Amino acid sequence: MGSAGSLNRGPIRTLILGCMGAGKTSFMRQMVRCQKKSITNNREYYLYCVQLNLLNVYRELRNVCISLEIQISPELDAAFTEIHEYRHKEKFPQKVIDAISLLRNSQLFDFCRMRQRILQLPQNYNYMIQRADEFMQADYIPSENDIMMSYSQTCGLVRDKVKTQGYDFELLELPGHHLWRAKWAQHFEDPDLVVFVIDLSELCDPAFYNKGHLENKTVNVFTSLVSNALLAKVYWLLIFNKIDTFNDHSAGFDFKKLANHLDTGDNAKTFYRSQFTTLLPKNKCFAHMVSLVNDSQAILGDMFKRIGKLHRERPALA
Ligand SMILES: Nc1nc2c(ncn2[C@@H]2O[C@H](COP(=O)(O)OP(=O)(O)OP(=O)(O)O)[C@@H](O)[C@H]2O)c(=O)[nH]1
Ligand SMILES: [Mg+2]
Repeated sequence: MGSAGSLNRGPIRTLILGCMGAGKTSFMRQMVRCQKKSITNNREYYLYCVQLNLLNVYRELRNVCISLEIQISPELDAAFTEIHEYRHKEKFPQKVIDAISLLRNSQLFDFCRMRQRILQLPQNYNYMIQRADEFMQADYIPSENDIMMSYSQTCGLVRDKVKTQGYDFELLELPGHHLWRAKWAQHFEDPDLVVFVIDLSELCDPAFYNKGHLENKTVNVFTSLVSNALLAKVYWLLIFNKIDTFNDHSAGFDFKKLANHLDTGDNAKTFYRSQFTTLLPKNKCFAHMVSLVNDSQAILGDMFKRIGKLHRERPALA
């Protein structure tokens, strides 16, 4: 039995969906941290993943320099080649360390930023560059934050059980890759709650406009979920994520491309949120704007409490 007047409905079966890289795994990790106070007991297992994120920043930087027509000296070009051809082992050889240090200490990033404020580089590249020295040390073990800030694509179904804020959650994350999205519905195991994660920072990406690959993508994915009969009874938690990146990128961004009346980032966020919330009945939907890597556990814990309460108090559905 739950607390006075409430019903014990068993665990809250929670499906975590969203496009690739939106923050589904980050959400899972935050829930686990809420209960266990840490996201993993085996931080050393993430060494390769964190280092690969660093290598990828430098691999992509060369492409960014080329597309922005930034002059690359022969010495820096040789450093790019060194990193490009390196077959990743967890202990970086000195010549790779030297190549990364040389590129980091060059002015290439500054030159690129002078040409274009938002660079087409992997997520959280600033964080990766700032911590590069640590990542390359022989005895380095990733911190929780290093793991949270790194990206590796989820493959297959990821399940977890978490008890937090007095509620039991059974979590299932499905990957956001488009090949996987076509299979999502095969794995809808009568959920109570769908957490749909949306990357707000996409609003500041040119690919979101003028028939770019992000245009209408997330809204379309969501629209087809909402009309899926298998999800007719669920409650929805909409996580508008990466508010930190949005705030950083939105300064000076022209949101009139999104809708003619939008003159500030705040208006743009609200407008975008309404494109999702209007598709759902008001009493079945919670929307939160968060940073799943930066917000405090207090903010996130409060969010989990609210969804638990929602579940317990919802009327019994036929
Ligand atoms: N700056 C910032 N980065 C975030 C935030 N949330 C997630 N990220 C980063 O976004 C990237 C993708 O996050 P994931 O949680 O792995 O994304 P996912 O939705 O699970 O992606 P797939 O499993 O490929 O479908 C990672 O590099 C995270 O560090 C956020 O609030 N702010
Ligand atoms: Mg994932």
